[in-house]
Amino acid sequence: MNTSDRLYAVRGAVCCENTVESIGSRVSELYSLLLAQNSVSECDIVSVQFTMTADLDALNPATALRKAGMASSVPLFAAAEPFIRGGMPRVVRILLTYYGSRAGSPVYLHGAEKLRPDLIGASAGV
Ligand SMILES: C=C(O[C@@H]1C=C(C(=O)O)C=C[C@H]1O)C(=O)O
Repeated sequence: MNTSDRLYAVRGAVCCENTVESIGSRVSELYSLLLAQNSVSECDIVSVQFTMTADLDALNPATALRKAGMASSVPLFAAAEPFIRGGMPRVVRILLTYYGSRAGSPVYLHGAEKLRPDLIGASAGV
């Protein structure tokens, strides 16, 4: 971390099947890409918050990361996404808060891109 760094937050989301394998691999993929794409190191992360839709109950996303050997000293927090009629099913969402030198680029994967069509082509700040 440099002295000029400031606090940023960046979003991500991924669609999963309701299995241990699917949630495990998709959450790991999303977290890894968010870090890689935004040049964020785990030591610069303040916290990672997840929500899950109620139709995903096979694996906690925080557990998924730890099982994959990631985020071992990052504070993680998981909560239920509010149920909204007509909302996209089987989505894990991430809010990553970190210190860095620039606003992050959001990552939406495996169908979750449809949640934010306005972000296609956008590079930073959400
Ligand atoms: C559209 C999304 O789903 C919902 C809407 C959000 C928004 O409008 O910013 C953020 C989180 C979700 O509760 C998303 O995850 O991006």
